[in-house]
Amino acid sequence: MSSPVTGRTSGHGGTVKDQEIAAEQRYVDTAYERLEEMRADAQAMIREGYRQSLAGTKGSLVDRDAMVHQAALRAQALDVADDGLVFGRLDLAARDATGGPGGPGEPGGPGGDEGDATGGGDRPGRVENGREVRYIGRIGVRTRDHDSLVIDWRAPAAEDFYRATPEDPRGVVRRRVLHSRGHAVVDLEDDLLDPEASEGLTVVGDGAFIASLARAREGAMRDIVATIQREQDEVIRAPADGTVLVRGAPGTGKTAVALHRVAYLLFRHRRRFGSRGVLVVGPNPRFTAYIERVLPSLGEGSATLRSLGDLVDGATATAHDAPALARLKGAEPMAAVLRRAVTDHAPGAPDELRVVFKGVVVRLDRARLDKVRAEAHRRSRGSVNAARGRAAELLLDALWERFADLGGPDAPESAEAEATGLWSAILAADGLAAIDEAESGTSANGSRGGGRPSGNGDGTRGRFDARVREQRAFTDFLVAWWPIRRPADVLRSLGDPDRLRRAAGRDLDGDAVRALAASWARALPDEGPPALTYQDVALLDELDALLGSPPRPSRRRAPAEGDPYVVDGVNILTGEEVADETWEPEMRELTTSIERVERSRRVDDGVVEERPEYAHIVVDEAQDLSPMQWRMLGRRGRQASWTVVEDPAQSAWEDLAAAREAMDAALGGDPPASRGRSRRGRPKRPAKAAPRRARHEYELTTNYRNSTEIAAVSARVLALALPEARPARAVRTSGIDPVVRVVAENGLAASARAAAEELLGRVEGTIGVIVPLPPAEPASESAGEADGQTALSFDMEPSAPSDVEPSGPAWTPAVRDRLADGLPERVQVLDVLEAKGLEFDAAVIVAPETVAAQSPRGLRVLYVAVSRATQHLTVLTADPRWRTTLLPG
Ligand SMILES: Nc1ncnc2c1ncn2[C@@H]1O[C@H](COP(=O)(O)OP(=O)(O)OP(=O)(O)O)[C@@H](O)[C@H]1O
Repeated sequence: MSSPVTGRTSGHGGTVKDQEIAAEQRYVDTAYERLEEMRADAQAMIREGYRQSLAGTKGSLVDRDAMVHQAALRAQALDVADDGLVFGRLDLAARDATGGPGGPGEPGGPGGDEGDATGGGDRPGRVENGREVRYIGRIGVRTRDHDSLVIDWRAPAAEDFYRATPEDPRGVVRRRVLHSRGHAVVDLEDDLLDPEASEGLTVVGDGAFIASLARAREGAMRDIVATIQREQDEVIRAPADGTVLVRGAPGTGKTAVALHRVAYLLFRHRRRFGSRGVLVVGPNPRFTAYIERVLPSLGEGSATLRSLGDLVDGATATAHDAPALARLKGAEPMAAVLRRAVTDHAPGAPDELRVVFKGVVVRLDRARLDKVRAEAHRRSRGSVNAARGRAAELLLDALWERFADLGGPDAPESAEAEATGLWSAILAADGLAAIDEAESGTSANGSRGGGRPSGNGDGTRGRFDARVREQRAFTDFLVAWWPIRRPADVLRSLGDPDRLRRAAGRDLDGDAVRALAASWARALPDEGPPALTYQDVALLDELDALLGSPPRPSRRRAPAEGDPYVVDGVNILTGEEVADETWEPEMRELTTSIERVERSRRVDDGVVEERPEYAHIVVDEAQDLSPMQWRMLGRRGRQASWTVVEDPAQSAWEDLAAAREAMDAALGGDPPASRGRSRRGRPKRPAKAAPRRARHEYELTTNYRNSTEIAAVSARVLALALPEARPARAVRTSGIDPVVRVVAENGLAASARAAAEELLGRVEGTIGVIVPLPPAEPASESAGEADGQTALSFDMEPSAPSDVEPSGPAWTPAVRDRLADGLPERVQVLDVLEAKGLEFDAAVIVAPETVAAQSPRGLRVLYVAVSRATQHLTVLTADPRWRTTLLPG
């Protein structure tokens, strides 16, 4: 922004600026008075809605609900606008002052597919000294006569406020930013964009924008609606379809811009995005807590904010995997491993099926059962849990085949009676209660569903099927052999190395199998709460997609008469509860324990939850997503448009190319749980994949967070981590030099504590103490080494002190807790991955040597850490070479 005239005495008391502030205050007061009236109108509408309900008709209740809902939304938006309602003013060149349609940025309500009275009016701004003047604010405000008092920042008429530059003034002569506290205007800052046309205009200001960047951070991100910059505005108002991909270095406003874009999309396309929902995904809960106030402060409370660790209902990540293990869990081949896992023999499933027909005992052994299971999976197009019915049919086919092999069809009809006795004996031997003979005899409806031919046509096959399906040994077997499984059950079962080895095929080597199995055995103990990692959550989601829910009943309906698969009012094939008139409480006695477990599971079963899909998904810190995490997101946005923000230079993920491929599939709408793989092992692109969606790419280039002094340090780390990358341009100089202190290895924690205490006296706002990751679990380290990647060494530029061993204490959560103990809340102690996306007034970076050496991407992780602070940066190291690495001279 330009450097305008400031602070001259006017001669009428106060400075020119004071007079300008007073004039603006009068206008702002008028806008607030009108806001108050609008509030009263909204409240009156709510009361009217309730009054209508007293009329008591059904129609009036519906009207009331709609009216009350609308009025409540409006009242909420008006409340949000109360703080800093008006923040901008544009004075347009005289030629636009006629106010006729067609002038640049003609004011209007929200465009797109939705009208909304808060758009700011369909009349132009008012005329002052022959120029059109537009006031820009958080929401649109009109007079009772529908003249525009304030234009909503998202309306087309507000665009010039953000886009006009001296090179391209777009008809704007002067742009004014009003800084307010509550209802009071406290400061102004002007930009003169077209000096030629500025006659009679006062220009004041003193760099308040830059000064505002240095304000103390309160621990929560704030909206930037008054100071959005042109390149940022282009992203915010980018097309609503396809994908908007935003790149930029730390502090360039990627997160802020993505959130303002959500507010913009919800305003301009409320019907489309409001009803089907917007999902904002961040790296961890600390981050979502940090940004959660921004959208409500813009009047948008409807977006769903989730971290990658809590996207799956019923599962919450509490830790990060060590890098080597994260790489294994996050890689695309894991999809094939999980697919094999869900098609494997379920844990505890019986190895043999025995039924009796016409006195002949028919058996299927493990080998035959495995064949049937493989066939059932091959033929089922839906999810595994839904395929129990098909499995039952294939079992009957296999049994019939065996029966035929045994010469069964030639056995005399009279043998059937003998069978009953034999059958009872078998049941007793298995410890199962006998079936109710009377019930079993009634249902000889041998024809199977789906229009399949019934056996050999003479009816014997039909009777065979009917009799077998009635047998408890068959139904009990089915329930145990093809259980309804939950994602966590399957992942827990992979804690068994033998089972995981079977599922691994050629996708994992022996060390990887051992490391992964150990990790899941730890994470999902048989007893006690799970301790899932971020990557585990994506795997649970993959499993959920594979297992799916059993077919859900749309309504309770009466069972088909004598349906043998209905046991105690529950269809055991589908899990469907059916109203069975003949059901007697005593029948409970016949329920086997397997069924009881089955049923109790069904009640709290995670798999029956619907996975929501969204109309728009925002992915922040996208550079860190693994392929498996992209698949998880892709399932939530098959029809969505996307905003993806990232900085590849900050990526902790090693195989960016594979992650890119997975991202493309997710954004392109490819069904991520695509069945099968091509011979080369890459996932098959389904024949009818959705067309590639339009992609709009943007780059943000100005660093609004770091002082130039801190930016210089982070640029040095960037040069080591990624020599070809360009740092962003920092715009604010603080005069505060970063500090690098060399301390004894065993004194790192104590020095960190002392540094935090010292900084408490220097900054008003937040302090982040950023420490290395906790040590890797032993099994995961061995996995890394097995892949030719030692967890503790990597390639580094010669100028970086690369040959040191990581130093200091093991940075466990307990060590961190001790470090934070007794310090005020504005001090946060967190590890380098938790610090992603956050910012602090002051940051203490502990043991850069350890951070850099902890993973193959360690230098990039360090780059993230050193770019968190706005004012003070203190680095504590046990290796003196880091001083010269980080500081010039
Ligand atoms: N136009 C602006 N006006 C005022 N403040 C801004 C502006 N743009 C960004 N900021 C501020 O700069 C800081 C950094 O923004 P943000 O966190 O969005 O950056 P980022 O690019 O997402 O960073 P990182 O990559 O480190 O996560 C925030 O405090 C934000 O409010």
